[in-house]
Amino acid sequence: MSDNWKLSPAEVFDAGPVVPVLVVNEIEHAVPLAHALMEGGIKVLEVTLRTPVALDVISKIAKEVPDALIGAGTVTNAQQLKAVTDAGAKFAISPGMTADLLTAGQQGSIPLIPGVSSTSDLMKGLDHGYRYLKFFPAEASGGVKAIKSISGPFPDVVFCPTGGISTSNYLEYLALKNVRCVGGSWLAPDDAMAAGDWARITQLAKEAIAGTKA
Ligand SMILES: O=C(O)C(=O)C[C@H](O)[C@H](O)COP(=O)(O)O
Repeated sequence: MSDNWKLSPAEVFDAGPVVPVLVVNEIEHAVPLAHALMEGGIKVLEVTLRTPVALDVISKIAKEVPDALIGAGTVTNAQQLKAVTDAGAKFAISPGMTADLLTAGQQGSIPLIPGVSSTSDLMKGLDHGYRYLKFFPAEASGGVKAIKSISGPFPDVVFCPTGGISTSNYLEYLALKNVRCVGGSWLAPDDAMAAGDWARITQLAKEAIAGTKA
């Protein structure tokens, strides 16, 4: 990790076992969505840069829901890292890594969680000081078995897997010693978002958290 970071990536990973990967199309959804997830016991949120309003959503949640740990997802280059930092994101997650992004992350002020799906990328991340990584796309890249195997040669690397994770398999990932949290879009499905069905999102969050405690 970098000395410039205000928060450690460990603090992000420890903020909750499930990280909702959010695709927000309407700025008006930002605050009710954050409240719905928090009411369900989830305070760490990843708003992906997949929609035109994503930066505004991040900045609105940062200002109006200060208890949420708001982060940005789909951060794929240095310009985006700067933009999400300026918008108020407390951390940034990428589906992958480039040398440029890794360097920008070290120089930036918020923790960057780069994504890997191979041991070669993992080693590039380690060379730059990144030990907290996203494993993406988790299911398509070997899932639980792959992450378990990686813990052999790389026992100090900690993962947040995402991609293909759902209620049916998230606990298997969380049972791995090198997995601290898992991410997924299942916590805020597109249809519930479009309908503004915040009660359903609260319920999904509650169920996910309850599962981790059972
Ligand atoms: O947008 C990003 O930053 C990503 O890296 C990908 C997301 O984490 C996955 O797309 C979530 O996967 P699902 O839960 O299967 O929908």
